[in-house]
Amino acid sequence: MTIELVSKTRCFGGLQKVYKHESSELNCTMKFSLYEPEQRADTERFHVLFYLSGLTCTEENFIQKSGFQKYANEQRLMVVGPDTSPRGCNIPGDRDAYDFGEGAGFYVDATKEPWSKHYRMYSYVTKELPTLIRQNFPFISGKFGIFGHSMGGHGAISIGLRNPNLFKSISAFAPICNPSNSPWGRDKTFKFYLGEDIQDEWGKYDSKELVLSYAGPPRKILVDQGTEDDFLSSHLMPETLKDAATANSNVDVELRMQEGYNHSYFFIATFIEDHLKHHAHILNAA
Ligand SMILES: N[C@@H](CCC(=O)N[C@@H](CSC=O)C(=O)NCC(=O)O)C(=O)O
Repeated sequence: MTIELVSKTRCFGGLQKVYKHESSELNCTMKFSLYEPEQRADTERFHVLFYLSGLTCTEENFIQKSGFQKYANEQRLMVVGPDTSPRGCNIPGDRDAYDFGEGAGFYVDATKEPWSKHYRMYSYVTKELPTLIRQNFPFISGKFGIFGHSMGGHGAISIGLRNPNLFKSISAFAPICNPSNSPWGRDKTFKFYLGEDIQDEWGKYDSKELVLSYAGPPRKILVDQGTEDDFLSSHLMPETLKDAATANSNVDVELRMQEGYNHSYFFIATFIEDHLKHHAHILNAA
């Protein structure tokens, strides 16, 4: 797989890079960001953490607004941030709303036309991107970590739980915990990308349902949620995730309700250090 460097900027000792490549899963050109900590020895290799962004984001929002680079360098973590959907595919309706189509891939593999040829973010994040990172970067062989915000928090929890052999650590900021019952999933992305087969198709991507049914090795998921988040009760519903974890001793959800914080990157920047430490702790454990 060929990747092309788009930009390279020194930041907290390491390098914040952006790459582009032709994606075979998504059938379009995709960009992703990659932060490489300062190399302290020629042979140094790093654990890799995937960050999945929310609705309307590209690969740029997180690298410009969260301030994660300082902590990634301290924790010796390489951090990869894909774009949130295929781009430039010119599917009718893919640019009409902030929460559907471009910028709203929702980390699923669409099964319905006209979306199914391009909207395959689940396979992009679980197959194509890990392969590309393994082939091109100084990665410590083993498992990845995964985290994200809002739509990306839903992606991180659902992908992390479904792929325990690929992703060892999981955390989220303000995740959409029960997308089958959130307007963003129920009335838009799940409905049109996946169709009406709610039982079989929607459940595969619903974090609350996946926590309930999870039967793999024990997981500890860190979740931060602002109390002043406008989407909290209508779209995010973190209590559903907590209740599901109470019913399954294999999944420990540490839900931290953060007083006065909203849904923005100011909230993410405030707690980003804790998330990188959470991942470094789990990825470095034997
Ligand atoms: N109505 C807003 C909604 C967009 C929004 O809040 N996007 C969030 C993620 S929401 C869930 O996935 C985001 O991360 N925005 C990017 C940012 O840099 O803040 C709108 O104005 O579009």
